[in-house]
Amino acid sequence: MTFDGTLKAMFAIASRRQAAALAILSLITAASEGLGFVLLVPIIALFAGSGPAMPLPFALPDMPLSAMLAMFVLLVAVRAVAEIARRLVAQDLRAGLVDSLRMRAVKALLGANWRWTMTQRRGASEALIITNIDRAGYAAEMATALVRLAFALVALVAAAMVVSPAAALTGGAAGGLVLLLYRPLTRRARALGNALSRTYDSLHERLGETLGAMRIIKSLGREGEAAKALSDELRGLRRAERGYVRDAAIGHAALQIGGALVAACLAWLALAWLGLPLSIVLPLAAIFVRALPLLGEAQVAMQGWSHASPAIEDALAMIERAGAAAEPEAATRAPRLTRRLSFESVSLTHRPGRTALMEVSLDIEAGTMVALTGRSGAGKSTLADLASGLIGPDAGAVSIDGTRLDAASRRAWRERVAYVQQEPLLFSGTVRQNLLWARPGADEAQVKRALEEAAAQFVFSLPEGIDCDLGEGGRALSGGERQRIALARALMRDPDLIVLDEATSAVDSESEQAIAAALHSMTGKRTVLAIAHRGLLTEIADRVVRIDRGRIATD
Ligand SMILES: Nc1ncnc2c1ncn2[C@@H]1O[C@H](COP(=O)(O)OP(=O)(O)OP(=O)(O)O)[C@@H](O)[C@H]1O
Repeated sequence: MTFDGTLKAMFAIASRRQAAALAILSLITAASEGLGFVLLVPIIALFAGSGPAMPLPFALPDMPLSAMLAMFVLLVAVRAVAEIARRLVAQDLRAGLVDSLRMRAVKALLGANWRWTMTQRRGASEALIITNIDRAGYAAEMATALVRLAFALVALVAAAMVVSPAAALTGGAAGGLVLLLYRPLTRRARALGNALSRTYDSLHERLGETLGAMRIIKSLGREGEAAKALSDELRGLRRAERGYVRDAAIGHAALQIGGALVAACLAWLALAWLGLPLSIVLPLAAIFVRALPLLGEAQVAMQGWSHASPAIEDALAMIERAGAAAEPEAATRAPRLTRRLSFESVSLTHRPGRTALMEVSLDIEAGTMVALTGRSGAGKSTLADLASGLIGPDAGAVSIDGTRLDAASRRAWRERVAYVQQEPLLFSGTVRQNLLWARPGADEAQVKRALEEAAAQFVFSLPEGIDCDLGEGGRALSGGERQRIALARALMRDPDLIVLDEATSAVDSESEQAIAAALHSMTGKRTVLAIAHRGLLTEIADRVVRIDRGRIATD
């Protein structure tokens, strides 16, 4: 995306009202300042006791000094008040942009189809949503600063034009030249900004991996290596940041030297060549002294924008990619499973050249329990994902009671499916909060019924019963207890189909028995599809289906 393109995209996301208010307030602050400088001419002329020697393009107001001074103070006050409002609007615009980008990114990720989601790197998504979008906020701040500075500089040049067109044109041209000379630096800042985005991605990825693998790291004694890997990432980050600071410092120094040169030329032009009187030279000098730091700020803002705006482009690109993979709206009515769930010659390939499922045909009677077995990589999870409507097949169809699922009905079907994975995922909070998360607004009786159905009655004897706080991720409980609460949460939706992905493979035998008994008692009421290599679930299942290299094994 080009500089203008990104700027336009940013203001397109920002509220129009805020962008217009920002422009108007920037104009007011700039114009009041410019007018203040012009007013200095008659004021200084009055002090000097004579009018300016050069004709001015405006008639000097015939006002007493007190009125002119009062007008000067009024202009400063208008500027000060407008500046307060401008800052607040700029802050709102920045916050609005960050929140809007973040929510668009989160919604786009949540709305994307599962197959696309599986191909995404978590670290990159995290880095984008947390860090890069904050950088987008900084870019917005720099852009609003650029708007303010552009207005202010134009107003100063306009004021200088009124005071002395020749000097203003020379000064303006010199200022423009200085900004032009900055272009290589802003291009470099942009490249550094892109590099910084990549570095944040990999830092997040590395950090996520390290925190998730603490147990393994400790047990293998790899703490030193894990710390070193992170430290290498940090070094890369600091290198990218340092490059930016170095360029900014060089830019600043160049501006100071360039400014001194321009000042010397202007002084020579005004005094030796044009022979301007003090009432002209002093306001011009004041304008110049004011313009120089503004140019400095413009340089910092340009560089900051170039450096941070790739974050906006990254965010917009990701939102677009996720948007292209968006699922359609769910069908208004979810299909009900009362007779059978069927796979009709279903094929699916995740990666070219490796077919996960090949023309699989299978009927699962409603109200029965089917155990899926097979070697690792055989295609069990893929079949379970198809059954739960998370993904659709490349060929063939999945149907519920004879009705084929399409993209819209698949999404609606998910409302009737509960999924329990191997590692129970509980949220911080109480048992009740965890269960209500699946079905907000459910009453106490429903919560208790789900806990009973999932053989999680042990909850009732916890110190505060269903209001017992589970701590982070339910750490206070054993794996088997956590799994039974996870099953109860799944049952809160009163599902037609329960999919268990090796849900009992890591729990103690008491919990396994309790869960198996719970599932068994659902016979006739709910359909259960359980991925299980061995153990009780395969024993109590009405039917065991073995998958072998993407096909149903016939033994
Ligand atoms: N997101 C994915 N991207 C690429 N390939 C995938 C993806 N998910 C699964 N596969 C591949 O599809 C095949 C079937 O995988 P699947 O996870 O369904 O097998 P599984 O029987 O559930 O294995 P496991 O018991 O190890 O979980 C495997 O070859 C696997 O590598």
